[in-house]
Amino acid sequence: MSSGEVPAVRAHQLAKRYRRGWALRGCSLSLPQSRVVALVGHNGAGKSTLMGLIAGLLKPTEGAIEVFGRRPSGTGAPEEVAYVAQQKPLYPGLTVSESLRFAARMNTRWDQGYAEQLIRAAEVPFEAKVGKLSGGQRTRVALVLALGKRPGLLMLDEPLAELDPLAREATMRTLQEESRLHGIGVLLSSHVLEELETVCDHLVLLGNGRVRLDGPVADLVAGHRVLRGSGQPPVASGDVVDSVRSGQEQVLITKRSAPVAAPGWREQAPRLNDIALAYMRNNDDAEVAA
Ligand SMILES: Nc1ncnc2c1ncn2[C@@H]1O[C@H](COP(=O)(O)OP(=O)(O)OP(=O)(O)O)[C@@H](O)[C@H]1O
Repeated sequence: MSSGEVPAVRAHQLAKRYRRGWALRGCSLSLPQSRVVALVGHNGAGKSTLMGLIAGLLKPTEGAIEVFGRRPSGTGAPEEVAYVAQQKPLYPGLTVSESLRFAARMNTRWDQGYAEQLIRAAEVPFEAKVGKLSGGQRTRVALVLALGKRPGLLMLDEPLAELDPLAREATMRTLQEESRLHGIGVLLSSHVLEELETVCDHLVLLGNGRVRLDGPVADLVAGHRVLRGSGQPPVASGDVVDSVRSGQEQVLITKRSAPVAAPGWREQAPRLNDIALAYMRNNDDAEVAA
């Protein structure tokens, strides 16, 4: 993020409590504009709650949140934010064409030509009733309705779950191109970590309602190492994020950028997947920022 640029999202000590308890606590983060941000964490970690707060559909119990420098109203998404929730908000009785026309009436930023182009690319029939489409086709339509708004920030809550592998690849490519060509920010929650790795510039990892990791992917990868070996680990225990056995060896994910070069231990750069899994397995309350 260039200095002086307003972040797409800035949260300070954000917290949300439902009747049964806290879903988010002490959540402070800053998401850059025009980047693809992965939002990951175990089931119930608070991802959908964070998206609901950003979209202005939920009100914070504590703390503050700003989206493009303004507080969400609490009555609906700001115009520059498009949000595709897990339960895709579509009208089953409308055809695909009618859904596009309805979206055009509701959004001043709507781009009909672009929306039609995306529907054709997804090979979804314009005259089909939305309620008769397959789950994956409905996902494609929901994505088009969001992208057609030409949003500044597009939030997608587990958009890949119902898509076949080809549709997943096409969707990820569209999101990446949108971000690169039109400067839109994308916040994408998913449990499919391998797929996020190829498209995301920035990672936010939630655990038990807290921010465990928040930073550019390149910094997170550069700030961790994978060590494989046996015997006494050659790093301070406080630097070990996670340790698992693999056959005769121990595999450590460590918070280190410098090489260790210890006899009996090999090391390699981690993949984003390794880092995210390590923090998810070792789910204590400490907050770590890149
Ligand atoms: N409307 C609600 N009322 C009460 N509790 C809720 C509500 N929505 C979420 N919660 C609780 O808040 C916590 C966080 O839920 P949230 O849906 O934000 O997690 P998530 O990370 O999106 O999970 P998943 O990966 O399973 O979709 C969970 O304990 C959940 O049970």
